[in-house]
Amino acid sequence: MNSLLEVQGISVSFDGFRAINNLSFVIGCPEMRAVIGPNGAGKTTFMDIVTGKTRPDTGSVRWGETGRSLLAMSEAQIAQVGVGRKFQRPTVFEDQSVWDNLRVSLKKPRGPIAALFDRVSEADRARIDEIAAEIGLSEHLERPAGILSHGQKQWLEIGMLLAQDPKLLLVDEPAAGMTTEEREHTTALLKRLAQSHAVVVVEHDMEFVRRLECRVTVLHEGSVLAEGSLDHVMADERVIEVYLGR
Ligand SMILES: Nc1ncnc2c1ncn2[C@@H]1O[C@H](COP(=O)(O)OP(=O)(O)OP(=O)(O)O)[C@@H](O)[C@H]1O
Repeated sequence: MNSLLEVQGISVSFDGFRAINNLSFVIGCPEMRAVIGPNGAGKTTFMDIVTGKTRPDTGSVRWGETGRSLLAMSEAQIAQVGVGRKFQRPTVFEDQSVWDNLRVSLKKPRGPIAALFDRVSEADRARIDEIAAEIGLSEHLERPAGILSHGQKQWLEIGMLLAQDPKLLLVDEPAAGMTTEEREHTTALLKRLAQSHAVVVVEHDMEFVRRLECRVTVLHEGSVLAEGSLDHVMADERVIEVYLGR
């Protein structure tokens, strides 16, 4: 397994407050990784740096076999090379059908000329069907996204990410607000995706993290406090202290 993303020694301060402090993180492909840590640990800021929304003061963020620097790229370019992010709150187009939501998300050449000839090819239709089957929404393709359940909207959004053909998926609190059944569906979906992608799941719910059965990175005060299996990190005195000391 080769590393896909290599973050080395990044730090970032906001008004003198060091939100990320000499943080290093490596993920391969395929791989599933859970990132946990108390409120304010730096999880969101870390993802903001990987996606180019926030620029670190120091450190490097390297991508792929050639080790291209993501720091030299715009947010759009970073998305283009294969970094996809799903925020906690679903942001699907509520008035549009599930099918249309997936169609508009398909990775296409951009620009006015391309948009002018933006027809839906057979390959596009097949890809939409494939994604709908993957996320479990094949039966709902004609329905407006607005009437889907909370869980279904989250899966649709994961499908919209998949339509962009990402290599790395950053998924923020996927289990929040879900029923037990929806959680199980989400766990199974993420595990399947992690067979062919790098998947980083930021999650507070330890039971959900346990079910992912993956390596866990614990962040605290902007640094990696511990890394390993969930049982390994949860047995670490420093991790126990951080969680009990909340
Ligand atoms: N733009 C900003 N300006 C000032 N401070 C910021 C900014 N973004 C983040 N911070 C601070 O950096 C620290 C890390 O925040 P971050 O949101 O990354 O933590 P988190 O681990 O995602 O927390 P949570 O689990 O609550 O979402 C916090 O103390 C936060 O207040």
